[in-house]
Amino acid sequence: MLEVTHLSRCYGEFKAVDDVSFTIGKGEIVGLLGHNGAGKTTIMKMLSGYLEPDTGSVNIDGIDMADKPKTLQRQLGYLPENLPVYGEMTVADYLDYAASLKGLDGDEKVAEIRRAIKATELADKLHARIHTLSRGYKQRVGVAQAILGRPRLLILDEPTNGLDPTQTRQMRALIKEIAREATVILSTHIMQEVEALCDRVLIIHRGQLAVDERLERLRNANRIWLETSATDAREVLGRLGKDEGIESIEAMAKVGQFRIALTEDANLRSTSAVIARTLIAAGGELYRLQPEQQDLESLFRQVNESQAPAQQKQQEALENAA
Ligand SMILES: Nc1ncnc2c1ncn2[C@@H]1O[C@H](COP(=O)(O)OP(=O)(O)OP(=O)(O)O)[C@@H](O)[C@H]1O
Repeated sequence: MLEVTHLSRCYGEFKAVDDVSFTIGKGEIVGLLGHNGAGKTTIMKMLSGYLEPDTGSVNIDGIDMADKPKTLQRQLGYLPENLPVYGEMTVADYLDYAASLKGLDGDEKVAEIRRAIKATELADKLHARIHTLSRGYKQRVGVAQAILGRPRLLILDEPTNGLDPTQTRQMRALIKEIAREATVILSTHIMQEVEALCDRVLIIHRGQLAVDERLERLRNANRIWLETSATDAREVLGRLGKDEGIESIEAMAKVGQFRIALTEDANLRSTSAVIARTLIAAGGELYRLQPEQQDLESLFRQVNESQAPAQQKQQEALENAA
């Protein structure tokens, strides 16, 4: 459905997006997570065709954004970070205008506007001017224009930004509803948002794609932490492999500590049992054998603690020069 290949974009000397590639299948809800300034908005602007990449390509259902931007823009819905700026327009006029921009007309246009109003529960506000609306309602107007024309791909930049908890809940329910028919990519820095909504997370760190992981896989324990007297445990356990559910064994800095990565289809109990049996048979003592679950928050912390010195230095130099 969406194929992003080696996407890069600079602002002046600063590389805001650096060689990002990923694909998103039909019907997925994917969260783009990253700290402030990580490059999420820049990526979304390129996905929606509003910003040209310096290098790389965005391809939707086999069509390249660089070749047919207008055709693709009509098939996608985009909620930009900054909401519609036509504050003097009424909600009804604005949606009519947005529908025309998407190439809708006649009965189809009327039906689509009605559908978007219903989905976003905007009927009470149709004749209100947009600048008089609360943040939550403005956000709904933004989503309403994004879903006009039943886009197959919906790009939402921080859809719950500034919403109160009730509005946030409603917005998340709306996104789930929309995702029944469309592929959704949304950016946020709220981890609970990704956990509540998404099938998959992409973590962007200083312009680069640092993690591409399914949430389901994160929820499953996929590693075992081992502490043993057998300092040669890697060799002892080296006989075991994928058949026993072991992907790799990493020795930690402290002697006798190991981290064992499991295969995707490993059975935690039987793999743990075989590790314990093998070590004890080799004369080792077992001090700790513990499943390790990686939650999104710790993964995010790990990514942000890791260094990307070249880009950090580049940003610092640019900030100092400014
Ligand atoms: N028009 C611009 N000119 C110069 N630099 C820019 C411009 N837009 C963004 N940047 C810089 O590019 C980097 C990435 O910005 P971007 O808005 O894509 O990040 P983000 O992940 O969406 O951040 P946030 O979570 O704060 O919205 C930042 O360092 C930002 O300062």
